[in-house]
Amino acid sequence: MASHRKRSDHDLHNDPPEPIGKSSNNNNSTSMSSRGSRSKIQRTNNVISPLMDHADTANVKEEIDDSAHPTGTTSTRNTLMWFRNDLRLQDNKALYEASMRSKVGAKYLIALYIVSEEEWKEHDEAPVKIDFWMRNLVSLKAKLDKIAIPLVVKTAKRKTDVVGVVESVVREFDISHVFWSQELMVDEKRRDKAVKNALQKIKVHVEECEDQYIVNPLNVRTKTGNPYAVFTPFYNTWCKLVETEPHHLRLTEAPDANPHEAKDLFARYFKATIPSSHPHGLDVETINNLYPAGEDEAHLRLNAFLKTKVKNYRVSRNIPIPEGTSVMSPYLNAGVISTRQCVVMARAANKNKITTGDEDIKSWIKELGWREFYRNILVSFPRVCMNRAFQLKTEKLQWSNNDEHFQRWCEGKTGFPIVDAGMRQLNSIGYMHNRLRMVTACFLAKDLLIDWHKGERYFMQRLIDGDLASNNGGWQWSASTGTDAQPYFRVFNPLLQSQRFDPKGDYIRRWVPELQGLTDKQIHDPYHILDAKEFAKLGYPKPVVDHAKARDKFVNEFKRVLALA
Ligand SMILES: Cc1cc2nc3c(=O)[nH]c(=O)nc-3n(C[C@H](O)[C@H](O)[C@H](O)COP(=O)(O)OP(=O)(O)OC[C@H]3O[C@@H](n4cnc5c(N)ncnc54)[C@H](O)[C@@H]3O)c2cc1C
Repeated sequence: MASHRKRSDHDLHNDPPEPIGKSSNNNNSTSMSSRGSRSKIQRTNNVISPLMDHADTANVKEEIDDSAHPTGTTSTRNTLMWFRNDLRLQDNKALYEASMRSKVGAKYLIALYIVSEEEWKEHDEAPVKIDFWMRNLVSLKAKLDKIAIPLVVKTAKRKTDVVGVVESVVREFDISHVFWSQELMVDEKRRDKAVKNALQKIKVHVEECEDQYIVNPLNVRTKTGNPYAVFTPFYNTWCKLVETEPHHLRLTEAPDANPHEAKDLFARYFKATIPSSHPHGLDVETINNLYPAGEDEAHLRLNAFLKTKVKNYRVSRNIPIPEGTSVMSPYLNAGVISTRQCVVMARAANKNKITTGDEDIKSWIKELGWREFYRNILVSFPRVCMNRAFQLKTEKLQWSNNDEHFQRWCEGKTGFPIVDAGMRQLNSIGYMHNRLRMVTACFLAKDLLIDWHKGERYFMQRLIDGDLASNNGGWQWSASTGTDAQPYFRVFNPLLQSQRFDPKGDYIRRWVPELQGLTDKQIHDPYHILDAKEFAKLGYPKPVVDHAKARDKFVNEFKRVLALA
């Protein structure tokens, strides 16, 4: 861990606000009356929360070096880092900035995480994803413990309680500066605004760090200054910026340790057990083995992928079995690793290039580009966060309300083996291969003519890697209502998709045990290949619709809507 680091551009030039409330704070501000004029200041620890276990530490004094502070100002109050979906130490800008702040002008860095079940429920966060967050939180705590940074875990019973919870933590720990990583979704932005307003009223400084993308979408613009709504030109511009402006790929370091006495001062928090799991109804051992928690695990996975699997990525990425992709998405979406770290590592494996060199590595980086693209859409067209179609005219599509069809899709009982295999994979392990996400989503919207919002929600409630930007982008792409969407008349034929991407039927056999005994040929379309008696013995449902007729119905409906515009 580096002990002398430069402060970044994203800096704190303001004096910390004057301490509020407590007389102990006033003592501190008195002790700092000549703060700019000396290189050593005294820290009086009795400003730490009255709720601390160690009241007897009240008069502990320690000298710290203040010479590094560029403005020469100091504060003896504490700094708070509010973790949300950025559960990592490395390359976490907000944490880095908080650490810098803490180093130059504060006493201790304190970490906060808020368990907010009502909010999670409202956002359809999947229980298996919440469980993954909790497991990663435990891993994060272990890392923070090692560097004497206490992790305070609080609960907000209601969504609206979050403001009060942050405020009370700020008061309890005598915080002068709060840092967090800016979120992109409308609801979260509103929440953060409310928290910021409340904190500013009590003169607490808030720093929201941009860290949810590599290049700020507001800087990836067309020549006329508009946001991109099509992937390829977006990606070309994005690549140019990343290649020519090195700061986009600059990684930040993990925070420095708190002074060692923090271990005693905050002993209660180091000893505390925090939620380490969340009920999800799936097989716990399977889930824990498939997605082990922790920043180290994320890096092991990334390194292993870049050493081996990436070599054939352009081909294998479309084949669901054996798994040819990285399965980094759960880690990326929980913020256990950043997209920037993934691009930096992949780029390093490609002689520091992203647009030339190894085709497979380039292709993988391009997928991360899709992640960036959909974040750009969320920021530039926030209506997609609020259930609106990207192409507004498609909101006039008349969807079918066939609940039975929807239920069969959810349960993986449509009678289309490839679709059912995808849905059962999702229902069993909270993850579905990208090819299958496209096939199942297209099937719901175009074969069953069911509103894509219902599928989007179902995915979100089940996916361990659920992410509003990518999920919404993927669904709208599949339903032809979004950006860059596939044309409405392009309707995946499930049989052809099955034969092409699962030629031997291994994926179907893995997830649809009723069909395990069928030959490679029969398995894609048992209803039409087997005779009625043989088919009945399988205990597998008949196809829920006739694909050709369903396709025509969807295309005609789309044409009708286009004619209205
Ligand atoms: C209907 C639908 C819903 C989707 N929902 C989500 C979702 O909720 N969360 C999510 O992260 N991805 C979603 N995707 C995108 C994609 O399916 C997953 O990112 C991918 O399957 C994750 O597996 P991986 O990490 O092995 O991907 P890899 O192939 O190894 O790709 C590396 C990373 O690139 C990004 N990526 C890859 N493909 C896409 C894509 N099409 N769009 C955006 N980012 C991409 C992901 O972050 C992924 O982890 C969805 C796609 C569709 C069609």
